Amino acid sequence: MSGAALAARFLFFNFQFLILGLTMLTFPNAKINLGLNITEKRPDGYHNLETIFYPIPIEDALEINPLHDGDGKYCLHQAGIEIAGEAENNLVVKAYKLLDELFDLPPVDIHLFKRIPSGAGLGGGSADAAFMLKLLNEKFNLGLSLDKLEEHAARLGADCAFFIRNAPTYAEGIGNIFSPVSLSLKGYQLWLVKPDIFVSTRDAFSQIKPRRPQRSLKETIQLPVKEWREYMMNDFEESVFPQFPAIGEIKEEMYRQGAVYASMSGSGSSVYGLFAADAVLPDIDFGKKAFSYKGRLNV
Ligand SMILES: C[C@@](CO)(OP(=O)(O)O)[C@H](O)COP(=O)(O)OP(=O)(O)OC[C@H]1O[C@@H](n2ccc(N)nc2=O)[C@H](O)[C@@H]1O
Ligand SMILES: Nc1ncnc2c1ncn2[C@@H]1O[C@H](COP(=O)(O)OP(=O)(O)O)[C@@H](O)[C@H]1O
Repeated sequence: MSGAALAARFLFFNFQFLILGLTMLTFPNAKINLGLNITEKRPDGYHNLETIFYPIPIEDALEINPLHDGDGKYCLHQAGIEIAGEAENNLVVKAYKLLDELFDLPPVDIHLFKRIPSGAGLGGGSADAAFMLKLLNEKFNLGLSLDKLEEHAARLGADCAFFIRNAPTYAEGIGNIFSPVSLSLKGYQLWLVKPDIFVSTRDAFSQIKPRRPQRSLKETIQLPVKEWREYMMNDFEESVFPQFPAIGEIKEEMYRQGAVYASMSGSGSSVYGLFAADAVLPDIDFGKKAFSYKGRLNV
């Protein structure tokens, strides 16, 4: 069965339950990084950085239902893109366990349909975890504020807390200290390609020579989008592109096709281009196993 057919079946299944009011369904979305400056290495081995997280409409589907069978506290069913590893290592389960320790939650049946590619710099796992916290908070009336949800999310991953408010955000520290940014790319077309290449975030960091940019990203982002190409960098590109030339070639292709701005997201391997609202995007084959998305930004 194709991915689209599987998704349709999955959603129809949920729709039936939604009508009956028995289930709770949510759609965790991905993010891209607009600029990424790695500014210094810290004594604990991590790196301080600055970046802007921006929500994009590539989504997973996540639902929870009451669990009646068996004596466990959760059961995880997965469909769509496969995620390696045991259920207990899945970030949605980690999110459930975190709140279960505090609130002794009822048992839940979890369905996760993955569309966001992993190891892509799109934060898909973190999005699932943050949306799970929000879903549990709502379903079981836990009364957690957004600040409190962010605090819990931060324990599950550096960028996880971003997905609680899920609005354009300037991040610094190790990527966990947030402030809002006034920025809207609504109407721009987004073309995102993730080639079949895995980039290890740890290795990517180990090859970076940290440096402070001449101008903070907070200022650069206020320039017109057409000027970003000259002033806004993702520092990982310098080490990742020579190692995986195919990733750099996707970025070049985006510019050849008329992108106003193009960049790798996070530590890769996905690359996105922002295109004018009326641009015509061609069909280009980036390899049989490449993931490709074309759509419009809605925030
Ligand atoms: C760099 C970003 C920017 O968005 O990359 P993407 O994950 O989006 O690609 C993220 O902050 C990544 O955060 P995350 O993916 O949670 O990284 P982690 O799993 O916590 O860290 C993986 C490894 O990267 C290194 N690491 C991570 C974050 C950081 N600020 N400094 C580091 O040096 C550490 O060696 C760590 O062991
Ligand atoms: N629900 C999940 N979705 C995706 N990845 C998950 C999930 N739970 C755990 N992981 C693990 O988290 C790692 C990072 O995935 P992800 O956040 O999607 O990528 P990235 O860090 O490139 O944005 C993966 O290697 C995967 O094994």
